[in-house]
Amino acid sequence: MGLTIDGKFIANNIKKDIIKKVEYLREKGNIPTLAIVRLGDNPGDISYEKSIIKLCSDVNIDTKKFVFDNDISTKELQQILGQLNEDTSISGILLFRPLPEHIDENLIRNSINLNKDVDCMHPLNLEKIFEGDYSGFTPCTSKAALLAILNSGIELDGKTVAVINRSMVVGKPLAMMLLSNNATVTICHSKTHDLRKITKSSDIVVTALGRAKYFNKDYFTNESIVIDVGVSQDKNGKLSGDVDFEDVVNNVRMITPVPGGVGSITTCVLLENVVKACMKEAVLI
Ligand SMILES: Nc1nc(=O)c2c([nH]1)NC[C@@H]1CN(c3ccc(C(=O)N[C@@H](CCC(=O)O)C(=O)O)cc3)C=[N+]21
Repeated sequence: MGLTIDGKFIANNIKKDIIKKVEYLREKGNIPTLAIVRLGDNPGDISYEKSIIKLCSDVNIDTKKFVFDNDISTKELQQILGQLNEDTSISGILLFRPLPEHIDENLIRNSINLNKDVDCMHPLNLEKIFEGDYSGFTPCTSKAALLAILNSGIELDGKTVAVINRSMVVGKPLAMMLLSNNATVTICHSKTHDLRKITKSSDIVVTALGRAKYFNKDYFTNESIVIDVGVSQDKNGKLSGDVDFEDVVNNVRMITPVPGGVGSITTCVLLENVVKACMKEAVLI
């Protein structure tokens, strides 16, 4: 019987710490505030947004939400980010990704104020992660996947990890963070040959494919540790991960569920970053 890694439990521990810090900040007259910028109505974004707003209200962080059509231009989006950068009432900015195809992602990534970059999208902030310097902001989803592994009770040192995602939002930063923790990492993607051979021979598999229930038990062994970062809708419109949980749970060593797994931790990591941004702004750290 496989063990379920309880993301909510891990998230709750982080949450307690956030609550204390927010109280401290508010006592000193600082109001941690997150600006959320969403383009269109992607289900993954909406699911994340719901979790963020709920958690912010639980921990007493303010939110300001900005929603635009998918066809907004790069220039308009840059102007909006420019205003949020200037707005001293805003501690951190989260822009949901991936962005629509026509947007110049590189220009946008460079437009965010380095000190408000709570999802670590600016190349200069991201570079620190690649250097192994974790003193700044951390990419939330990658950090959450790492925390799920570190809290599962297994020793990461020397383990083999297959990361199924090569994006700058999840896969690449995660691979660097795993390396810093002495794991041996294989990054897999759509052109990878014989993915099953790789997943079956890895101690840990982290997947962020975005295809509901894509992986069944044939991809794993009884010893596998499966971290499911996928968030999509199954054919019934229900939130689902990349892994067919029911099929897999009793045939692996450990697995994170969706919902209640990595997603809940991601939201906490984001708010940790908002608190950090607010502390820095108030020169309290
Ligand atoms: N710049 C950027 N950074 C991201 O990290 C990012 C993004 N854009 N775009 C969308 C995806 C998706 N994502 C989720 C995070 C948490 C939950 C989450 O908390 N889900 C709850 C369930 C919520 C529900 O029931 O709807 C859970 O898994 O328990 C979901 C989705 C972050 N992403």
